[in-house]
Amino acid sequence: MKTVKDYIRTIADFPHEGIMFRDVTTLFADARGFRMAIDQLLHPWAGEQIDKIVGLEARGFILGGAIAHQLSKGFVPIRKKGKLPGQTISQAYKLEYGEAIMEIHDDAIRPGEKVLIVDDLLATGGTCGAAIQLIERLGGNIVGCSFIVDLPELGGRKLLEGLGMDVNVLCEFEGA
Ligand SMILES: O=P(O)(O)OC[C@H]1O[C@H](OP(=O)(O)OP(=O)(O)O)[C@H](O)[C@@H]1O
Ligand SMILES: Nc1ncnc2[nH]cnc12
Repeated sequence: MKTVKDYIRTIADFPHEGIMFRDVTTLFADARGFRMAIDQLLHPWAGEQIDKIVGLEARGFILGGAIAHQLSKGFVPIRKKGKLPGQTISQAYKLEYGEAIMEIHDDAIRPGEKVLIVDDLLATGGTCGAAIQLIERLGGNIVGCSFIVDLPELGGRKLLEGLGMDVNVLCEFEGA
């Protein structure tokens, strides 16, 4: 039987030479693969209270929307700077070279709400680390972070677990 990992395509040298890009569009395009991924992203939290699903731009929106629908809960986007129309709070985080900024609407999560974070891929953990700070600044309680792919050599999982997060990954790939 095919696993989630079997549906993911690898494209060499995208977007830069030397990067093995883990392309989840082939997983999303397969009805069975997509459903399997959504079910497995949620599995550790079956039966737990979750109030909001937070998805990280961009592929986390696709996953977060499907999960929010499955749970009949609200979906909240965390976006790159300048994309959200309302009042936002911002959080800078480190990239390989330089810095980027993620934002969330300041009324998107109420204090005490239980939040699940979802994204397609965990690399350095910088993006999710910024999301954690934004959600906690709004008073949200993070129940966990769920990803399709982990790149263990980049250390994101260790970083998030060091922050006390429960981390669920569906598969791992070697290299960056
Ligand atoms: O753990 P990190 O090192 O922070 O990397 C993980 C992030 O990188 C990718 O998104 P990317 O920043 O390429 O943006 P995109 O989804 O908008 O293309 C991926 O979808 C994660 O969101
Ligand atoms: N190898 C990779 N494939 C897809 N997205 C990524 N984001 C960071 N590294 C990546």
